[in-house]
Amino acid sequence: MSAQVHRTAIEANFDGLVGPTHNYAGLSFGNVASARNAQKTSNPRQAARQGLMKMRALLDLGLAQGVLPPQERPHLPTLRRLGFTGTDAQILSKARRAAPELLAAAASASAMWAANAATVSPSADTADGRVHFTPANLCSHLHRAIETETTARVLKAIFPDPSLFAHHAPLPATPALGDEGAANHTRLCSEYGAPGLELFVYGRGVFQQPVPQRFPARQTRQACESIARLHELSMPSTYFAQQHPDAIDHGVFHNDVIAVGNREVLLYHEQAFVDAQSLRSWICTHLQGERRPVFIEVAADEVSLDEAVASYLFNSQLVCPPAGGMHLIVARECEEHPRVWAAIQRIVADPANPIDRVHVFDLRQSMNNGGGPACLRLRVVLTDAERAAVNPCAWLTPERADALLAWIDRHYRDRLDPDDLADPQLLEESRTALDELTRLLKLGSLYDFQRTG
Ligand SMILES: N=C(N)NCCC[C@H](NC(=O)CCC(=O)O)C(=O)O
Repeated sequence: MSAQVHRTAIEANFDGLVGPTHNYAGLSFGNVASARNAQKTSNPRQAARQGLMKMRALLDLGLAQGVLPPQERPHLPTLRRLGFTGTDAQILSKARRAAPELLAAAASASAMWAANAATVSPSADTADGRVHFTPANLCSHLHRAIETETTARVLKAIFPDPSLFAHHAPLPATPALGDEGAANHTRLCSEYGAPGLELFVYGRGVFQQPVPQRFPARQTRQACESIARLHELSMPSTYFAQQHPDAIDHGVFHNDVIAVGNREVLLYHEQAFVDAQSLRSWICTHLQGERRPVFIEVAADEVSLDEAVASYLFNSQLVCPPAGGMHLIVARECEEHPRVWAAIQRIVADPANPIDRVHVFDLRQSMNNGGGPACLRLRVVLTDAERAAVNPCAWLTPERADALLAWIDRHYRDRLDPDDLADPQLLEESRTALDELTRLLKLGSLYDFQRTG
């Protein structure tokens, strides 16, 4: 790769469009928002609108913004695979009676949290000069594990050219290789297009101590190391850090709930990592290029772990709009927690870091399931040539955003209770909506229900 190509790389965000079955089923043990809001009434229309508003705002900032389609839910092939038989309506009704938790898993709109879709390594970091993708196996939860196959299909459709994009199979779906994708992966660099440092964060290793006591650690060190090998990363530029078990026990089920990196900046909580000092020294020694690393460590007495989890301060996005500066994209909950808001004001005012603006978004519907601004997006660094090779159907444009908004309003319900998941009418509505979406975004026959007739 030439230096010129490196200079022109951008970081694009691909956000998951919230699906029509967005609901609160309390499926994620260790995710305190999911548990707290279990069985409450959701508003899928508002959820999808809120996510789209964020995408639209980032587009308006001049950033490259993509959109990942929702998955087909309730997923009847999963229920059939679990032994439920009959017509679609019979399957839904039998699942509701015999195993409502399986129905809820098959109906979750969790693919919206695109940060868990895959781990992505930019071409500047990989030995073969291609962008590498490994879809996450998400094997810690059934409702998330069933996303992987379609996610892999979607990513291949969006990034099709094999001379530019390498797609790996998900890691074997077994606890020893639990992988939750980019939510546990951060890249630091001087320029997006220059070789960067890839930082993988795991919650447990097979022989690693200490481990969380209360909540599960979803990502393993072995999974991180396998992905680094698959992506042909240079080992001197790759680091594996252990997430602090106390953080996991406070509800930090992914590292992106307690740390966010962008370009040369690492914003993190004091209790994010087992050994932040070693990580910092390693970054200082290894980051190449003109920019020096900028660490913004937020102390526990400024923002506690509980406040971090309640506000999702560290699940903010850090973005570099083309007009300059670095902006922090935060959830409204940050504004509602005075100490968190004060910390943000301090960070934005501090000339020692490049963050100069904050944008607040209402993402309450997703937040109530533990998904903040950064959960909703998958970052992909792209050179000009790679960007030109992306399937145009994936890019958001102002016209497409308008069309999607109208599509949401046409098809989505404004209230949904977990009991409604067995309603055959909901299945029908979702299929009608997704069928229309594939035409609107020119996606072809993406969904199982379109393929099997
Ligand atoms: N941090 C990132 N990157 N993503 C957030 C994912 C939230 C998701 N919540 C859920 O799956 C809750 C679904 C429910 O309970 O209905 C999860 O726990 O995996």
